[in-house]
Amino acid sequence: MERYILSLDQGTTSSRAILFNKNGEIVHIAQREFKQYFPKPGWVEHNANEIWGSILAVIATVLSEASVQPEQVAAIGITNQRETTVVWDKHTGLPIYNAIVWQSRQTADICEQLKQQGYDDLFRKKTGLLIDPYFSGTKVKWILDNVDGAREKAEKGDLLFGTIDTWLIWKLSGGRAHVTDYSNASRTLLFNIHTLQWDDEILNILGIPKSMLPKVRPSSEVYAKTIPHHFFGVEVPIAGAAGDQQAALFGQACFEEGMAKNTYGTGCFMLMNTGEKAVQSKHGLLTTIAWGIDGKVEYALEGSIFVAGSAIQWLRDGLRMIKQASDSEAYAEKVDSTDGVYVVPAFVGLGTPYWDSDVRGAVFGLTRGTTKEHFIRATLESLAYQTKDVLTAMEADSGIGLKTLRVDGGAVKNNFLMQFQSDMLGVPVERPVINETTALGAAYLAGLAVGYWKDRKEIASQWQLERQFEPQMAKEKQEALYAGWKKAVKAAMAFK
Ligand SMILES: Nc1ncnc2c1ncn2[C@@H]1O[C@H](COP(=O)(O)OP(=O)(O)O)[C@@H](O)[C@H]1O
Ligand SMILES: O=P(O)(O)OC[C@H](O)CO
Repeated sequence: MERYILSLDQGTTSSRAILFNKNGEIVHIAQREFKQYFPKPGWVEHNANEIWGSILAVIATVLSEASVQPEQVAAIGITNQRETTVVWDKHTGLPIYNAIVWQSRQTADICEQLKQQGYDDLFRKKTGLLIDPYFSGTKVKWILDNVDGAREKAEKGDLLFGTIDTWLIWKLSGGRAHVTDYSNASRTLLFNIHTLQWDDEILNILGIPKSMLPKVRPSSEVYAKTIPHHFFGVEVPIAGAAGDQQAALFGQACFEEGMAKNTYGTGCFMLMNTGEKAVQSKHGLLTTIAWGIDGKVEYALEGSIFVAGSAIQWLRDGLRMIKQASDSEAYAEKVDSTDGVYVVPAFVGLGTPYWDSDVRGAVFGLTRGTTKEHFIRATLESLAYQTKDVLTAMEADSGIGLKTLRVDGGAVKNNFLMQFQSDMLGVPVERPVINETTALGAAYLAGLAVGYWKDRKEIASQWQLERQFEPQMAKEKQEALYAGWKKAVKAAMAFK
C-alpha cells in the first residue's frame, strides 16, 4: 500500500489539500475559495467555520479524486495564512467573532496608542516585530474589547485564541490539542522569540489572559491524531505545522544561512534564513522564527508586502479589466512600457520598509494616451518594485548580497512578471518545478516527524529548477524606473 503525506494549505483566499509522494511530487490537489468579508474600509475578515468547512471539503475531494484511502495518509502537515486571529469558546467550539485577517487594519487605533505610550522598542526587542495591525496581538485585544462579555469569559478561562493552524489542529483533533508551532507563535506579537515563551509583560500591556494561549511546540512533531469522525474513521497523526511563508522557505530547501525565497500570493513575502542568529533589522524588516526542529529554533529576516496577487484580483474583480489573473501577462506584453504610469497598491497601507497603516493606493503618470494595457502592466510591475524595496533592505541588514532568488506562489506563473523581477533586482530568479512550495514545506515537516523522509539532506536533493530568468535590462534603465517608483510611493504617502 503506497502511503502519502497530506498537506493542508489554508491561504488567505483559498484552502488547498495536496497529496505528496515520497519524491516530493504532487499526486493530487483540491482547492476551494471561501468568502472574504470587508465590513468597513480597510477591514478584512473571514468566518472561521467557513474556513473549517473548506478544509473538510478539500480533504474529501483530494482523497476521492486521487482514489487514495484515508489509511494511506501517513501524516498531515498544516500550513496557514499567518497572524489571522480566531477566538472561540472552548465549551461550544464556536468562534465568538469573525477571524480578523492579517491584512485588516481595524486595530490601527490600538497600535497608535501603544506607540504613543512608547512601547515600540520593547515590542521590537522581544518579538522581532513592529507595532502594526498586521500582527495577532492587537487583534485579540480588539475582540476582547469589542465583543460583548468576551473579556469576562476570557478571564474565567472559557475562551481560546489561535492562529489558523491552531484552529485547524483543534478542530481536526476534536478539541484535544490546543497548540501552535514556533513559527506561527512568532507572528503574534505576544511571543518572546529569544526566551521562546509567551511574554508576560506584553500580555499584561494588552490585557490578554495567558489561559487563552496555545502551547508552543516544534514545527515537526506529532501534536495529536485526527478524531475518526473528522477523517473517515481513521486516526492520522497531525505531525507538522508552520506559517505559510516559513513553510515555503522550508519547501524551497533554503536550509543554509543567506538562502532566500520570495512567495507571490495574496501578499508577497521574502524570507532569508539567518540560522541560529536572530538578526535585528535597521531597515524595516521583521525578525521571525523560521521553524523549530531538531531541538532548536532557526531564525529568518522577513520583508512583508501586503498587496501583491490581490492587486491582480482587484484588476479582475474591482476594475473588471481582465477575466482571469493569468490574462494580465498577455496585456502587459502588448506594450513596451507603462509609459510612465505607476500603480502603488497600498490598499491596506504599506509594510516593509515603509510601515505606514494610513497610506492608501494611488496611480501616477496618467495621460490621455494611457491604456488598459499600461495600467495592467503598471500593476504587475508594482509587485516587482515592492520586492526590490524589500531586497534592498535585506541586503543592507544581512550584509549578504543575494546571488539568486527562489520564487513561488500563484503569481510566479506570470513570465512577464518574473522577467521584470529579475531585471529589477539584477539577479537570476529561479522558479522550481513544484510551485506549491508552501504545501510541500508543511508536508516535509510532517513527513520528517513520522520518518517518511529521513533528513533535510534528502529533502534538499528533491528541489528542481523549472526555469531561470536572467537579468537583461540595462542598469541605467532599471535605476530610472525604480527612481520613478520611489517618487510614486513618496507621493502616495504624502496624500493622507
Ligand atoms: N498568472 C498570474 N499572474 C499574476 N497573478 C496571478 C497569476 N495567477 C495567479 N495570480 C495571483 O496569485 C494569487 C494566488 O496565489 P496563491 O499562492 O494561491 O495565494 P494565497 O495563498 O495568498 O491565497 C492571486 O492573488 C492571483 O491574483
Ligand atoms: O495567504 P498568503 O499566502 O498570502 O500568506 C499570508 C501571510 O502568511 C500573511 O503573513
